[in-house]
Amino acid sequence: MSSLLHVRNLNIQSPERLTLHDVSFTLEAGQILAITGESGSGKSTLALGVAGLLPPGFQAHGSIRLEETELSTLSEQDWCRIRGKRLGMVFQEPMTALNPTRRIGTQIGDTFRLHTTLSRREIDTKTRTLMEQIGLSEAGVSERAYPHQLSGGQRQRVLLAMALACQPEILIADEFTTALDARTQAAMMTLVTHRCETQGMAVLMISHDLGLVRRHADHVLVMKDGACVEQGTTASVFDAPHHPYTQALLAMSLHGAARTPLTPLPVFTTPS
Ligand SMILES: Nc1ncnc2c1ncn2[C@@H]1O[C@H](COP(=O)(O)OP(=O)(O)OP(=O)(O)O)[C@@H](O)[C@H]1O
Repeated sequence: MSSLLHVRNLNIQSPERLTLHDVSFTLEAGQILAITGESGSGKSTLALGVAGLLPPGFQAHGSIRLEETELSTLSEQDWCRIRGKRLGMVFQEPMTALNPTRRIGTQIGDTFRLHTTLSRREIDTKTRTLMEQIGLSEAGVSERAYPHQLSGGQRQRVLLAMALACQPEILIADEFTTALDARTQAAMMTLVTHRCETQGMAVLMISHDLGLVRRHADHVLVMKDGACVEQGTTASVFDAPHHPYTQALLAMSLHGAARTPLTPLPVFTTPS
């Protein structure tokens, strides 16, 4: 396997405080790396930092390298060539991410128009294929539909289609299946894992759903208070967690599965 993404000593400063502390990890081709941790631990900030989409007033320091390209110093113009083409992204908010005034087929096609020199006919064919792959054709959804005519899960599938359109080397997926029913979630994960296996796409999967993480991730990085407390293969982190915070997180998840009341996570200090 070849290394695709190297994140080294990434620190992110929000207007108020240091939100991400010294996070480092590597993502290999074909690998699914899950970033997990409780709400507010900095998972989305990490995803936005890697995608160069931090909110105004946030500043990132450290190195984010996509193969030989250092992303942290890219101009916005260069970023636009990478996002959508080499780096696909799908986030949690399907309604705000789609343009409500444009048909979904047009919006999927826009990704090809922006990043490829395909003809109109080729774009139409590829859009139809993607609609089939994400299960929207089967569900009777037309390419001519507008976002408001789709369910939340269907809109999320459109976003996944747009993220996968140009066969990105890396998919950043932030809680993208969280609001979906189990069947739709499984269908979307099947599509993603198929791309990993057949095309070597790597995935940075942000999720607090430990069941999903265990089923699909190869590696796991556990975050607490903006820092990584533990990372390793999924088997090692789940079967023999080292950090007390990971142990507590996993124990809580098991309690959740047993439908017993949750107790608050104990406070752990982050190792310096
Ligand atoms: N736009 C913002 N302005 C200021 N602070 C922010 C902003 N977005 C996030 N934060 C802060 O950064 C910290 C990390 O938030 P982040 O959204 O990355 O956590 P998370 O682990 O993704 O949480 P969740 O699972 O709830 O989405 C939190 O303390 C949050 O309040």
